Amino acid sequence: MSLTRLLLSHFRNIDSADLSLGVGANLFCGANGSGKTSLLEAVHMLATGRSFRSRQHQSVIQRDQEELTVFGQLDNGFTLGVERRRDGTGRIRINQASAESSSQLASCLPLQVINSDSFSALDGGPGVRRRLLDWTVFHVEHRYAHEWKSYQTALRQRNALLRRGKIATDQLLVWEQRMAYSGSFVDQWRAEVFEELRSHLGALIGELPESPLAGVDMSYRRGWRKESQLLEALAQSREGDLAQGHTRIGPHRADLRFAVEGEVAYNILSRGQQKMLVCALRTAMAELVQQRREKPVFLVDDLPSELDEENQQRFALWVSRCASQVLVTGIEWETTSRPWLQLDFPWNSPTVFHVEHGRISARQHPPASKVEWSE
Ligand SMILES: Nc1ncnc2c1ncn2[C@@H]1O[C@H](COP(=O)(O)OP(=O)(O)OP(=O)(O)O)[C@@H](O)[C@H]1O
Repeated sequence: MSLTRLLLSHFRNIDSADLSLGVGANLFCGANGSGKTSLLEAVHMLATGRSFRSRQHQSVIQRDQEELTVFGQLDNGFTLGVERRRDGTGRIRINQASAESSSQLASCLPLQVINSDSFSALDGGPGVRRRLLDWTVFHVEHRYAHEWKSYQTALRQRNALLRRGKIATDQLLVWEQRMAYSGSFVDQWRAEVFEELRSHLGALIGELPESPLAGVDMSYRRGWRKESQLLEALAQSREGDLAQGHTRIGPHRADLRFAVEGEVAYNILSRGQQKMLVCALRTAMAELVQQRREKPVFLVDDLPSELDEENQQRFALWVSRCASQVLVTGIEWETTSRPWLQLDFPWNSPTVFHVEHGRISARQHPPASKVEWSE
């Protein structure tokens, strides 16, 4: 899947833009504060209904404007549109028709993001890693979204009862049964996808020459004790849950753990090695989705500030194998383009845009020599 056209209005400092995107690499170069990350953020909103920088739509809408719009056309002819208004309302449209949920957008346009926030996967809370696994399961198992939503609804109801304090076991049992039903599907699909992900990750790490990452092992924690069924575990946990006012076990507490020879990976690996591990994991996720569904699109924000040249080159190669398209930002052309120019066609022939004060203009593919960007 790839984006052929992208239209924005009133998105942060981008007043309006109408861009024809290419297959392979699309490079967006410009000075600090010119609007490069905002452009990636707009694509993220198109594919998920939300920003990757802010939970509040208001901060994304251009100052002094009432609403933002993002519209995209895909290579399969689908059109996606997102509108967000300052009063908190908005609309999602797929092929001109209103869509009920943002997960419908996500299934039209599988998207992987690499930015400085992506690298909190190892040191962040379990939710960050769980969402990585869930992204993959969502795209390869079409029943996942339904069961996960159903589990979360039952969990919210159980937590509401727990917060009330003294309640009859029967009342809790209704929601526990629903949690156990949906939760065991969620866990089963996660466990299956995890095994595949682990094997893809191992193969990618194996491509890195003499890397300490070779010793990395990834494990899946399902969120409750191995030896018990979820329904039984919920019953056993009831008394403590009542005291705490929330459900302490279940698939909503699942996690991915990374270790190097028994030690927590975060304590052993250098910052650069951790970043490369995250890049390998996101590539593994994209490979799985490519195999089972279609090639995702990657958004990559300022790679040279995150990885050294050799690792940038390696990551660009990985992306070119599993993605249909990548939108890359960088300060200047030479360093931003270098990892892509060394790949095969069409990746070595990027579509190039210059970003300046929120204006985005297409450029001729500059020669590898020094390029003057100013108007
Ligand atoms: N709601 C808004 N309305 C107008 N401008 C905004 C809004 N939110 C942010 N900005 C401005 O938009 C500009 C673009 O920011 P963005 O993060 O996209 O830049 P960038 O090109 O990625 O910069 P860098 O290279 O420093 O990461 C910034 O100057 C920022 O202050």
